[in-house]
Amino acid sequence: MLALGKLLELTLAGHEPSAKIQLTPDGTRLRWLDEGALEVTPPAARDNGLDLLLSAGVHGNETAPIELLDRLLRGIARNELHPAARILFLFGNPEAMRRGERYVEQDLNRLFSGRHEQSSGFEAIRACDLEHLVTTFFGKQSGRTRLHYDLHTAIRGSKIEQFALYPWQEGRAHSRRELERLRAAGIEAVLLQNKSSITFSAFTYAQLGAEAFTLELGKARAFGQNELVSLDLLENALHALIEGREVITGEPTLDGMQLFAVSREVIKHSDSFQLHLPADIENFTELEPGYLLAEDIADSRWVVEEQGARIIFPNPKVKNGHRAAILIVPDDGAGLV
Ligand SMILES: O=C(O)CCC(=O)N[C@@H](CCC(=O)O)C(=O)O
Ligand SMILES: [Zn+2]
Repeated sequence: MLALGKLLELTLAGHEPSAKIQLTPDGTRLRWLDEGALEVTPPAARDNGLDLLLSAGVHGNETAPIELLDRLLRGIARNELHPAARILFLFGNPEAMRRGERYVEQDLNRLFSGRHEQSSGFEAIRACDLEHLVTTFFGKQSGRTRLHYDLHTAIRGSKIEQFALYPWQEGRAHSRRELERLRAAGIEAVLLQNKSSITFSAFTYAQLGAEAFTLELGKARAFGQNELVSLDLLENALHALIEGREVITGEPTLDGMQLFAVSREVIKHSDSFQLHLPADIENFTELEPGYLLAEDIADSRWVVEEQGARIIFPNPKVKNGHRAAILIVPDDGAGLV
């Protein structure tokens, strides 16, 4: 196998490869760009016009998606997978991956769309580098299709194991076709965002015009302990996407996919913040109207008012000013195009 196919090994070891460009026997070019960043270019005759950004390890302890990208890249480097798409593989936070931690100094996934400029330190520099890498990758060419999957696993268990978060931009509708594509890849639910955000997928969606999603693929575990996270459907779908073999037939069907909208984000304002939920509560647990969800400084209270409300990503340990949970409600998909 080509040495550049071992991007994960190189990244975990903190090594820069001596040869930055390598060609597979079928003419696919691998180019190392930076730590944890590798561009794949198919031979011109096979290029189908898709620019596919696959990222994982934005949170360093979310290893199942990192292992998935490693398998895909090795498949290409072994000449077993034959790309028709241009692909940028990114391991988001290499230092956090080496430490097996979510982040080193601050959450990288809260530093995009310029937010890194108001900050400093390790993750702020990396967010700036990642923005440059993906901006260059998508380039200025029109007529190409831009797609970004930012792969994650969640801190806690979930009543819906695999789900997506779909960013938002003023004047832009969410695509039914993209949701159908995700449904075929095993994604069971989608959270349609309704305001701008500072995550990686929100950056590529709103600033670079890509279709972009954060995909949550199960519970975060250490390297080698991901046998309970089944990524088979997603992996097969990515093979087809990479090789340009995706079959599109008939009218899009969401086939039982559950849609949700954000009702409210619970923001932690102070060290007095208290979240009144059991420590082992699962994502998508329903909460009854009237439930006292959280309390914070100056007697502020978060009480559930919404019918059919569910909770995701409850985390009272986030830094002050950050999202400590999201309250979501069912969505009928009327806004999809
Ligand atoms: O499990 C948790 O509490 C957090 C999981 C996680 O890291 N989720 C992403 C979602 C990003 C998005 O909103 O698109 C995050 O919080 O960064
Ligand atoms: Zn994550």
